[in-house]
Amino acid sequence: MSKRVDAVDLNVYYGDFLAVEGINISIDARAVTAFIGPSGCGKTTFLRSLNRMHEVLPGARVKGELLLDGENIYDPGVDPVTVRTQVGMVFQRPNPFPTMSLRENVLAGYKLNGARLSKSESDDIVESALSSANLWAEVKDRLDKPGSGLSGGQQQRLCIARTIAVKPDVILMDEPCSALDPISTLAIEDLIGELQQDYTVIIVTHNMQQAARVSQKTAFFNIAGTGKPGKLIEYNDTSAIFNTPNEKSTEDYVSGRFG
Ligand SMILES: Nc1ncnc2c1ncn2[C@@H]1O[C@H](COP(=O)(O)OP(=O)(O)OP(=O)(O)O)[C@@H](O)[C@H]1O
Repeated sequence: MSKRVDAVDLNVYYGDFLAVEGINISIDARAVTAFIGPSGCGKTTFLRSLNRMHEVLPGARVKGELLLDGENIYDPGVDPVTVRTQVGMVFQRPNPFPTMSLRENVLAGYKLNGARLSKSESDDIVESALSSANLWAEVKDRLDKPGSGLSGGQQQRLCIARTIAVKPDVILMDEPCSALDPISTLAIEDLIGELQQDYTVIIVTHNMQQAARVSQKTAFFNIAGTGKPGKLIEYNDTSAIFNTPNEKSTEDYVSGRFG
């Protein structure tokens, strides 16, 4: 559990369009890394390349290497479905399976992989994942009710429980709080702080305070203009990015002068 992620000369394309260019980054295990930058600079595109979700779109592809503890997830012979189990993803809008019960939602990854679990194994996984997602106490008496019956913040924690149930090494989060109220946002931020003890967490956020609150490292991406590729401009300890950035564009962005 919890692996380092290295991108080596990574380019990410939509057909002929080069959306993200020349990314070299080494992301720590057992830490939270934030991706920040203005709209369209490729944060989500790069994030989705980290678990081979990007290539699900027709014509979408990557060039370069993406290493999980030194193993290239794009090597021929690597199964993308296995990669997506090792590198889980939580999306902007909570997306529990609406007709499935809470229990079935948490176990969805196992069902997808065709795993056969005994009742006691399932019970253990459900309790452990919901506890780790700080949701167990709130839902333990309604596990057979549908996932859609929860509040937005609870639904997002259910999605996090679903992601961690399959014991990934890395958790990707694409603006996981942008659809949530401030109280639910704080609950998710607290949870991110706890997840970092066991997982590599990578979060895209537009919220500077959130990046400063939850992450140890921050990567600032930028784009030179429409139609140009996004690039990684600066990557450092979060406190350095926010207080003593090396690049003028980083300073302009974190101080709210653009973006
Ligand atoms: N499905 C797609 N097909 C073609 N181009 C796309 C697709 N999705 C995104 N792009 C383009 O790739 C570039 C990077 O987009 P991306 O969504 O990764 O940026 P972002 O930094 O995450 O933006 P935001 O902060 O607004 O979410 C943009 O030029 C965008 O228009």
